Amino acid sequence: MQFLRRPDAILHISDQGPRDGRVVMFANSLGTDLRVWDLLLPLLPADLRVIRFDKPGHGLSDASPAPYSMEGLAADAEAICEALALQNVTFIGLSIGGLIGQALAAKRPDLIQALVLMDTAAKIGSAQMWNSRIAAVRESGLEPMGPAIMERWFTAPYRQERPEFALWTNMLTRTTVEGYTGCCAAIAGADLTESTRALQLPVLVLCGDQDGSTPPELVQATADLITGAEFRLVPEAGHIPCAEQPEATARLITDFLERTTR
Ligand SMILES: O=C(O)CC1=CCC(=O)O1
Repeated sequence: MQFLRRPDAILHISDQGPRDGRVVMFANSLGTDLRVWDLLLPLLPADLRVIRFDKPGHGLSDASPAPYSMEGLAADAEAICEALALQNVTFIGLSIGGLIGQALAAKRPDLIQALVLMDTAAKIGSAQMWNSRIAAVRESGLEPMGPAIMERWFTAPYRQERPEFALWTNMLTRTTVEGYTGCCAAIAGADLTESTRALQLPVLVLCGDQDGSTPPELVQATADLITGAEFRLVPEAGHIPCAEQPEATARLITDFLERTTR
């Protein structure tokens, strides 16, 4: 089991695949851990070196005290890249993971060679909305809002027909309050519009066609900021297309990787 030791927390890392493979780093969404990519990874090319990590207070990573900042979360991803001596990284970020990817690509153009932004935006929601969510989670925990969040993460047919759906609720509700609210604060404080507009690298922007958290119009508006960015919808998917439609998501990512990292 691999980790990065920060002064105040130990962060869980996974580093799989050939050492000399094309480097792809994944960043998870709010309330999910690195297992959110489990269904997608076997469908991607076999020559990839795949790096994943758990944000503070998510998965196996320590929960350092909230609030967190987007700069701090991007610095964690940067520190992991440096600890593993990674170069020419393709960064694939889901939701808050996509904000982390935008921040890191702006800070370290020498490190990040391509970006896949999945169900994310340069700015997600308003500070007021995130502050209300922080207050509600601090008051009552994550369980009461689980059903409403799941309606935004997954389409109705998936929620109704797939028995494994319950596991995603478990993943969300087992996230620590400190980690969840810390990340909410980081999203509340992040407006990356100007730095994202200045990005100059290959970018693929994906969105589930039924995403209730970051709807397609919002995600496409971020794609439109970036010169040359490609925008693609994943059919019959909510906010987590890598879990709900892994085959379609893998096809889009593989096609992008073949064109940008060979
Ligand atoms: O869980 C949500 O509300 C959706 C979401 C917004 C940012 C993120 O990472 O997930």
